[in-house]
Amino acid sequence: MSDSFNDPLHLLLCGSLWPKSSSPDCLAQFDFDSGPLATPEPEIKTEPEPDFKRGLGSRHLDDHPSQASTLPEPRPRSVYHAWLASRVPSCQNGGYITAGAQRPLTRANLRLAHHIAELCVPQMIRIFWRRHPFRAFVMVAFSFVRGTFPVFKGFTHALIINEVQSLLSSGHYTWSYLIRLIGAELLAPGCRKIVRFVRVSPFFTNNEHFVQNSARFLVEYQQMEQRVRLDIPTLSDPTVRDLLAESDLFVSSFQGAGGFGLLSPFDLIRVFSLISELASHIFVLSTISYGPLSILALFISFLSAAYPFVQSSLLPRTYGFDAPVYSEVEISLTEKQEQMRQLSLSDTHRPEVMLFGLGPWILQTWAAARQAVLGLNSSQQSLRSPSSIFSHLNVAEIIAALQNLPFVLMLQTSTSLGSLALYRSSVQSIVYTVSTLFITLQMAVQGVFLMGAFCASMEIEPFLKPKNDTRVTYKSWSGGMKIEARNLSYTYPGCTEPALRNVSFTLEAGETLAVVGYNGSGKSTLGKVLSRIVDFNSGELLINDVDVRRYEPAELHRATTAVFQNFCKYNGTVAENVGVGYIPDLDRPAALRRAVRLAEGDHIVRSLPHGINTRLDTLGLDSMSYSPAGMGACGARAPWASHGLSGGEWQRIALARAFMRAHKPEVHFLLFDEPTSALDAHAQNKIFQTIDSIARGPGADGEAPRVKTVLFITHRLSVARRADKIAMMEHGSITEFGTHDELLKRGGSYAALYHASV
Ligand SMILES: Nc1ncnc2c1ncn2[C@@H]1O[C@H](COP(=O)(O)OP(=O)(O)OP(=O)(O)O)[C@@H](O)[C@H]1O
Repeated sequence: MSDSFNDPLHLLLCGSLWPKSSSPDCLAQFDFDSGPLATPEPEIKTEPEPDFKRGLGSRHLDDHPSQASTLPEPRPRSVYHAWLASRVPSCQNGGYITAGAQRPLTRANLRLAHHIAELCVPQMIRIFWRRHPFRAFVMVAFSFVRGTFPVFKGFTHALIINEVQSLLSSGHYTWSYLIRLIGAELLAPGCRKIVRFVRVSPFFTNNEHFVQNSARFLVEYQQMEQRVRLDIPTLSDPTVRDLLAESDLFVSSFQGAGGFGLLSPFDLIRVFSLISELASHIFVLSTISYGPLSILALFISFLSAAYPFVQSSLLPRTYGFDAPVYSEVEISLTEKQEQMRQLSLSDTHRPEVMLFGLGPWILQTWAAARQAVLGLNSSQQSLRSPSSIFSHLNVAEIIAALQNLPFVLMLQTSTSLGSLALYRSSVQSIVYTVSTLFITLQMAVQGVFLMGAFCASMEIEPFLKPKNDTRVTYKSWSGGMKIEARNLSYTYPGCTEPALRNVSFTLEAGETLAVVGYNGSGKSTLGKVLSRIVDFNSGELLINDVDVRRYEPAELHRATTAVFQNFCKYNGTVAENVGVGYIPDLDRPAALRRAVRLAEGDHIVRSLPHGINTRLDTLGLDSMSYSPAGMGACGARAPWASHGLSGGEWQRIALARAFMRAHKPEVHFLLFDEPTSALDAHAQNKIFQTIDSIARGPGADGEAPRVKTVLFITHRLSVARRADKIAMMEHGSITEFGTHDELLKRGGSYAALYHASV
């Protein structure tokens, strides 16, 4: 098996969004030691390689990518590579900017943003354009037109002033002057009314909302579609997690809830308005200013109007919400602040937060980290000296005085008063528009990187997905599923000690295997590897004599049912919690009732206020519900209020979920990880009888051959002895394997454990 399977990013960007020529041939280039992206590329020599052996926290300088700014020119191979390079800070201190942090406006970052935009924007536009071409056209065209409105306004003012000027200078009250003046005065508010009407007219606003909502829906749908495809090995890679976090920010920016320093893609439409506004102001200026004196006046006007913007951008930034996070210390502070924030918001942790009185500690730790990140520590606050304030005041006063100079200069020429007013408003508008454009573009650059993350994330292929050329369709065997493990080893990402070491065994179709052993010996990990939830690092796993990596995991999952040790508690009704075990039967009450009955859970359902439609409280704290809306009059429970279950009751719900599909002919493998740990001995026996009868097929008696393979992980050796074979696990290895009697006779660890337990 190729080591390329060890890296979820080996398939990045091999998909369809980009032209194939621009996609790296990830599979061909991949090499485990150096990573999939390690083909010599001058601009990104040592990008952070996803590596299951090292988590985010264990990245060191030696695997830190070289600075993008010091490695110029050749283009990144793909959007993903450009995004990755943008996360490398320009200072050489070994950190990474945290997911979502603002990239500084460096030359290297602009180049990377340009590259990402070049690849992503046409694709994004095509996606949106294809859906509603006419509506999108109207929206963009209106934005252009809207940009010219302020200039029309300026013209009407100039007309009025000119009329007054000529009236005063001529001294003649002629009817034509008067009518033109009144007409101009009426025209100005009329024009403004038309502009306002068009701006708020239902057609344009509805059209804009429609296009925006369609775009929102599309990106959210794509985000969810991709997320449900990704498997656990892929999601456990720190680089993938960062990529997805930035991709999520991009998606949330469509809702206008992106937070500081994040530009919604819809705001980019404003750029069109700003550009057309700028163009029309420049046009107006070009019609009225001529001659060397005018040019000097123009220069001074720009200087004085631009001074406040230049001044604010030159002032040192004391704190920045969107400042890039560079150093290891800052990264750990950011992580700490986020950890504490999550803890304060988490319902799952609420009981212990209350019980151990963690509130003040959470708040204190968060505040310390947050203040440090935001630069609010008193030591970092630098008060500007009075002399520097005075120097600023002086400059500001001089600049303000200079603003009058252009008027004096312009009055020396034969310019009319209206032109002068138009001239002044145009200069100020140009400066204001340019500064808005600059800020918008600055945010847009950050938006481009987030868009890059979104586009790159769309191309992530699930790690467990087989290569196309080796893929085979899962074929069922009539008597169950044959499982053969050969020297399987597995180490969790970020760990150094393997959880599985050279595990080998054969389970024939229709056999039952009990896996027993001490805590932490690797039993659950083996269950996850066999059910293709996680991969393995070395060795071979054959299912029905075929390498498991050649199967599509979804096909294997359709042939499997399971109760995992940490099974899910869904925030929904009993019916939903059971029905998710087999979605086609989710709305079939008979199937739900049958599964609940098999799990011996019918008495639980009967005791619930709304039977199978009772909403379950996933924390089991229903009596502590703090929501007043959950209580009806006199404290009666509202119909939708949730109900808590005991640990054993939840276990029956999880069993019922597995039983929803266990009897289906396409299911050949039943996996139960401590399915009855919270059940009493009597209930436990009944459940194992049920599992045994399901494994023999519908209507078969207790002696019929099994048609499903069963694996259960248990600490109850009285249950384990019923299995055809028993695997004793110690320190990640199977140290003893055989029947109960064989292992007892052997007198090893299993025998010792068994004697200790009975
Ligand atoms: N997600 C994980 N990340 C890192 N290490 C893990 C993870 N899950 C389990 N481990 C480690 O892998 C080893 C095996 O864990 P596993 O859950 O397979 O043990 P087990 O035999 O099922 O234990 P128990 O009997 O307590 O359920 C343990 O050392 C554990 O700490």
